Amino acid sequence: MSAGAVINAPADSPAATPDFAGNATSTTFVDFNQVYLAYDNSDAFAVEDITLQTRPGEFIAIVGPSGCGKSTFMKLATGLKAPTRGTVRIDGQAVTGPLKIVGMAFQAPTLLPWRTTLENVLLPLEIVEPYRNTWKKDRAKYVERALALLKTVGLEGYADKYPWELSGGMQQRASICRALIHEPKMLLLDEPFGALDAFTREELWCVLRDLWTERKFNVILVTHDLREAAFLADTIYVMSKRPGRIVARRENPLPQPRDLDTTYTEPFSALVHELREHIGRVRST
Ligand SMILES: Nc1ncnc2c1ncn2[C@@H]1O[C@H](COP(=O)(O)OP(=O)(O)OP(=O)(O)O)[C@@H](O)[C@H]1O
Repeated sequence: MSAGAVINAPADSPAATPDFAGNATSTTFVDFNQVYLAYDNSDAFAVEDITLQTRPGEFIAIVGPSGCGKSTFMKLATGLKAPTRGTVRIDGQAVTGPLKIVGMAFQAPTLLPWRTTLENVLLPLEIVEPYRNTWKKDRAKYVERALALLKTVGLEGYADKYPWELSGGMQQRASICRALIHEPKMLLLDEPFGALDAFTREELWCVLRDLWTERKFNVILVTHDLREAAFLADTIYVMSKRPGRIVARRENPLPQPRDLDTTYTEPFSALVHELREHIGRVRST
């Protein structure tokens, strides 16, 4: 990271503190240390020298021009790709393969059309270890959990509907429930609201805000929408063009939780303008 471009220097990583049982608990959740990745052993790095740490329960957003390596960052954070150089640790553990403590949602909701909303939400528990081992025994408990989640996101009464009976926004709500059904410690969102109209998108910002405020999982949100990043995230990282580097880190000064009125305030506009200037700069260099 070039020091001159950093808006807020990363907070020093404080030492681990003991929990109530006297065990050391990590004060860092996501920990990237000088991470480089080249695909297919090529000489060209897709991302370069990525160093960042998040606090447990922090909501971060990553913004940057197309092709800068945002999805690559996600693959590294979930263990789908191993770094060519450097280390990735999540929740105090070195990442050596795909992580189970992660839920993911993408721009396309990718619900299976032959399954009802409830069956789609329950799918990860049917197929992913260790849940599938106790799936039959615990099914009633999981159905209850899925119905509670659907209610939280405003889909009460839609459990038995098929995806084609839901609007795009409703499908994305169901997809977020599916990502959270195994109560992951980390939620990764890759442009989750990119295909929705502006009103639905803002509604879903509030759905996500409420889920995160209640459950305080760790979130990495990749987005092209600077207002979305400013509305939701605690900290926003700006990436450069390929090879993707983190060129700026901005702590969001607006208190959480935010409501939509915040988006009409001067500090919110100032933050979005500041981010836009950074994006303009990385696009033109
Ligand atoms: N599987 C792959 N094999 C080879 N190169 C890849 C692969 N996936 C991504 N890349 C390259 O790595 C770079 C970063 O891609 P990535 O998808 O991470 O960017 P992104 O910021 O998520 O893009 P967008 O905003 O357009 O979705 C790009 O140059 C891309 O062509």
